[in-house]
Amino acid sequence: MRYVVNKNLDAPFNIAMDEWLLTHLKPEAPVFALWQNRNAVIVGKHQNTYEEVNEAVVKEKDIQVVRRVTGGGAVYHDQGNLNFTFIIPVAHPQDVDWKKFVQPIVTALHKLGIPVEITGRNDLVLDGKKISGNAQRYQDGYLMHHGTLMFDVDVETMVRVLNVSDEKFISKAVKSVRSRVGSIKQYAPHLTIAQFQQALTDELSENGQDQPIQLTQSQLAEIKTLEKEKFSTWEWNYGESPEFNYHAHEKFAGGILDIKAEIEKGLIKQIYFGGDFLGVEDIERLMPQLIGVPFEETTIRAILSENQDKHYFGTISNEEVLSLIHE
Ligand SMILES: Nc1ncnc2c1ncn2[C@@H]1O[C@H](COP(=O)(O)OC(=O)CCCC[C@@H]2CCSS2)[C@@H](O)[C@H]1O
Repeated sequence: MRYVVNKNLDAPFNIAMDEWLLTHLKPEAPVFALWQNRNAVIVGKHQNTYEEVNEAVVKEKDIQVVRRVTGGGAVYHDQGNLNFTFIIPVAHPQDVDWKKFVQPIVTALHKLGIPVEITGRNDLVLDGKKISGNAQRYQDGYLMHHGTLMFDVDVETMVRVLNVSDEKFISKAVKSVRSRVGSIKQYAPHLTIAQFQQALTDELSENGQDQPIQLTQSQLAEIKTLEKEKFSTWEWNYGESPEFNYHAHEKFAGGILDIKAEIEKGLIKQIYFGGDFLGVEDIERLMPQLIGVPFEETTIRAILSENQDKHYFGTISNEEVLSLIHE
């Protein structure tokens, strides 16, 4: 199989690349790419980003957050994770069985002594633990199938950044299916991830006989444009979240605070503060200022600071209010 070389580590570029390969490459035979992201969470097309991603951990660890064009749940990538993409011409998408498309990966892993198995879901497992999540999209005669391979991922960060209190969100968005995850490196303790990538490339490209496809400067420029105009925008990554309701409740030293909000396109459509606290000015005056504002800590923080002298929340501090909006 021929392959596309992509050494870029930026998630918005790489996710743009997958979309571009699906819509523009139009290969006559299947093609693959192996690529990596630096720390990133990639959410599914129909997910609520706020419901899937812990914003505090995103900030702390400088994690990129990108919505992809395939369905399914949210996954964490770092440089211990390797992604694969197949672009496959398909005449009859209704006959598509994902297992068939993932088979070359499974065979290559088996040859490396890694006994992965295909599950009933879209996962590959090793000793019963998930090491690969997969998703696909069909468009105009081509199928893009992509998946992860957890070679040696920082699982602690993965668990933290994908951990959000579910009970605060009410939406019809697609939820992630949390699993116990494993690591491929256990079975290949002497391999670095670069060697693992090379071994897979050799295997899939018939021992290096199939040559790489070099994208031209103008093709790369098209991908850059897609990155800039879509995959690195707040409007796509957060704003495309299906509408949701948010409820949170907390007892602080200075009183009890309740928040209820309705969010559409990532913007606050309705917000209500209640509870039990002794505000100086009437909270009703603050609420309209938050309508139409992104449901984002930085923007809300700025509005609260501008209103600092009004003491709307009495002795509940702005930081406490914000902690209820984003953990
Ligand atoms: N990197 C990675 N690989 C495999 N599984 C993961 C990973 N990160 C997290 N998880 C686990 O999967 C669930 C979510 O599973 P869920 O089944 O909900 O979602 C997926 O698997 C989607 C896979 C998308 C693959 C694309 C390929 C290139 S860009 S992203 C999460 O809660 C964790 O338990």
